[in-house]
Amino acid sequence: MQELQINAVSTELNKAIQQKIDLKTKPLGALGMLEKIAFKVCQIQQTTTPQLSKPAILVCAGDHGITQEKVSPFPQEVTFQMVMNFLGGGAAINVFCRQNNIQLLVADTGVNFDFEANEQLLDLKVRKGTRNFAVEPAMTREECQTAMTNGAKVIEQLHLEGTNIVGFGEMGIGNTTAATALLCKYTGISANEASGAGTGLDAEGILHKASVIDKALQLHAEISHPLDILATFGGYEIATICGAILKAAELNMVILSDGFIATSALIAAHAINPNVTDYCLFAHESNEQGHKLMLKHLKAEPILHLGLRLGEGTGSAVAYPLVQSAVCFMNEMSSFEDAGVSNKE
Ligand SMILES: O=C(O)c1ccc[n+]([C@@H]2O[C@H](COP(=O)([O-])O)[C@@H](O)[C@H]2O)c1
Ligand SMILES: Cc1cc2nc[nH]c2cc1C
Repeated sequence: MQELQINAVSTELNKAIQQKIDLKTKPLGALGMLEKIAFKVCQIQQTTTPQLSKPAILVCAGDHGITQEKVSPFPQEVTFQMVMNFLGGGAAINVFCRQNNIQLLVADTGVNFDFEANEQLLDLKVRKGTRNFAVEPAMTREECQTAMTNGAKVIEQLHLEGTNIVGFGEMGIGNTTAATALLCKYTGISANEASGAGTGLDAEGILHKASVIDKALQLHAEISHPLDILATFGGYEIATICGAILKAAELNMVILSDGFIATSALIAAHAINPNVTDYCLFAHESNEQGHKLMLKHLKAEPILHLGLRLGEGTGSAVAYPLVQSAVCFMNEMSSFEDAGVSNKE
């Protein structure tokens, strides 16, 4: 992937943005989190009159060699079966995108299945699944960079078409194990602390998953470059999302960060360029054990606490109307002066 120019967002308008929020007809801070969202969107767009245009969610699917270690209760074929479900319009993400008029893009980034050509499916396949990172690196550095570039290209196209807010979803049996290993390696948190149920492991299953991750961390202990960490423990869908996030930040788009796996891609992006989180809203806090730790690492405040643990970008899709509400109040709500309402003395 080419060198990126991701600037920290300018603080030049901060005062004007906050003043506009504070002069709306409400007690100071009374719109709570909506005020923080409005502030962030204004800051990203460098305006006091923010606009949301052509929202899109990119769902990336990929398979994982680590499933050979029995770290997921579901079989690998669920990945391609769920891609077919996305294409058929019947998955949760389809429903929420339709509900909220969000464009949904579905990409095969590395599914272990030969799909028939379908114009609804972006073919970004790098390989039919990663290698088993308990034995060897999941991806080569080149494969990882190819996936990142693929993600960046999708974002460039969306930006050309006028999208200025984007969310990311994923589908990949086994990918909570990859995301957990990334969390551990990038932050130093232990596998025991970071490992959770994924799609529904019991307590014994979680202990086994943690021990697989722990051994893999020891096997690859010498890896330290952020890109090598992503290649070693990540997945094609995670690398594609990581490249897409970096490009979206470069293009000053609002990024809706999602659940556990999508946030692992953000943690990788943040390790590559820490300015990237300046462009992020955090849609929700997932029920997956380690997500809280990820959000803490990124100093992030999630919009929703719904107990979701599905992935697919569902948190971003359901949080989007709240971002709309934030932008609407900023543009449409009267100030004390406009409405002739007395402000506090
Ligand atoms: O987004 C989340 O927070 C989340 C938490 C747990 C599981 N998932 C989804 O579950 C799948 C991976 O779970 P697993 O148990 O196979 O590692 C994958 O398709 C994810 O989209 C997603
Ligand atoms: C059925 C199913 C749907 C999913 N969507 C995202 N991850 C998933 C995992 C499973 C198992």
